[in-house]
Amino acid sequence: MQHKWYNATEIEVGSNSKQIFYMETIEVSRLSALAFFAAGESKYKGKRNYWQNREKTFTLVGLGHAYTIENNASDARFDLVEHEWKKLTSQIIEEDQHLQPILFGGFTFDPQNEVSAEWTNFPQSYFTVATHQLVIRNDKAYVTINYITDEENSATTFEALRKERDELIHAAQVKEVKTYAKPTMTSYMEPYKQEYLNSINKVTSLIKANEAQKVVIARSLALQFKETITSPQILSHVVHEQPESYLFGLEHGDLLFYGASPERLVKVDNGRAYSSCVAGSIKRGPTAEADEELGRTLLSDLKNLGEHHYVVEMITDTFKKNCSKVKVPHGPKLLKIRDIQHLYTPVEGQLNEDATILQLVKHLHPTPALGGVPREQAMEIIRTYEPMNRGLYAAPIGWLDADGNGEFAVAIRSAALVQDKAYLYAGGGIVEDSEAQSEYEETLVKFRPMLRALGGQLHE
Ligand SMILES: C=C(O[C@H]1C=CC=C(C(=O)O)[C@@H]1O)C(=O)O
Ligand SMILES: [Mg+2]
Repeated sequence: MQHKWYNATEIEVGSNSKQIFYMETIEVSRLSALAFFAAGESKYKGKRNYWQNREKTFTLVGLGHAYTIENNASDARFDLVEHEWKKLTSQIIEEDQHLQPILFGGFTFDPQNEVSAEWTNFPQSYFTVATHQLVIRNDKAYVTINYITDEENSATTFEALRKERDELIHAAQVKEVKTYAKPTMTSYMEPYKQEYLNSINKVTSLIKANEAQKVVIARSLALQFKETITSPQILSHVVHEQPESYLFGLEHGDLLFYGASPERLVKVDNGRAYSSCVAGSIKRGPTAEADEELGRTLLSDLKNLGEHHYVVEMITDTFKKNCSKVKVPHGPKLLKIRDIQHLYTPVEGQLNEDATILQLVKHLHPTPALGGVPREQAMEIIRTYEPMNRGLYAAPIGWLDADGNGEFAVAIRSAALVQDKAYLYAGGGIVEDSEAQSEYEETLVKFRPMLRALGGQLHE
């Protein structure tokens, strides 16, 4: 017998409008999350999302938008999202933990950046509850319909959504399980390459003059393809090629933002909070021995230890303000992923009564692994010397539920896909003794995962 949970609650949305929040969850036999995402291609393209944690113990796919929380506020955006989410979820009578709407989305890197380009029209906070929500947790798969309406004939519409759900599951189990070809690239551009190299020299001199201690400077690649690339096509390659990272995809109209990040911003699980300091990098070696040697070099390299130290200091401070019993190991370990090794220090603590995951996101973002030290000076330097808009690159992306649990990654090793064009982003932490050429080479290594997924040449 198929397990099924159902709930309908009258709620108030916005000011005074009475609506009904219908929810139904069924347990399904385990299916490919990617195939479920692909099954939404004709009906829900532009309104889908994909998420997997690093351990692959939690997968979330959303098709369609049952509820959207977005705003263009600057500093207030975190509080606004939190307030609206709390208002919505506090009204739902939770009959069972299987009836849990999940909010998925992200906050842009810097609401004060005014360069538009590929990020035109993208809200500074963009979160949605999916109409069809797939959750795979502890080897069990659940599909939830979320439907909020004030329609008279809502029962008929809900019945139609049930049919649609069954078709989506069927398609995911049977039709959409396929392999995708790599796209054909027709041009590879490094916009503002010289400006980027100059900016590293400029920023190191600003640091020497004590204007800041550390600033993360990024750049982009602009790629053109022969044909339009679909979201399932690119995600399938990323998912298969970068299994050791957070995997994410978020559609907004014509744009798909996707990536494979090694870096957790924050996770909250039952009142316990976790973050990770990931900063300081070196390439992988061609042999196990060479790789180990590079790892040892990284662990004792003063420039990289410097980059790392600022991050540990800031995340630890933020945790001490929001948590008790904060635990931080003494020195960094190595975090090895396919193309690169990083210095890595995990931080954890017991969340204070009044602290929440979104409050932690607000205080942590941007950590010095993405912004710099001091934060405001670094942000001003980034606005002045980076001729692009990061959009969601290096920004918090993730999910939360009504109980306060959730997880956000830092959206690095990422790209924006707009039909037949892709924009890849990568940066690095600039400190006093950074050198332009080696920072440039570090970004080439960091571009690799997204470039490989797109079938690109690894220009080196
Ligand atoms: C900003 C990026 O990486 C950050 C995370 C890990 C290591 C970093 C570094 O060594 O510079 C960066 O701080 C990026 O990948 O675009
Ligand atoms: Mg670096």
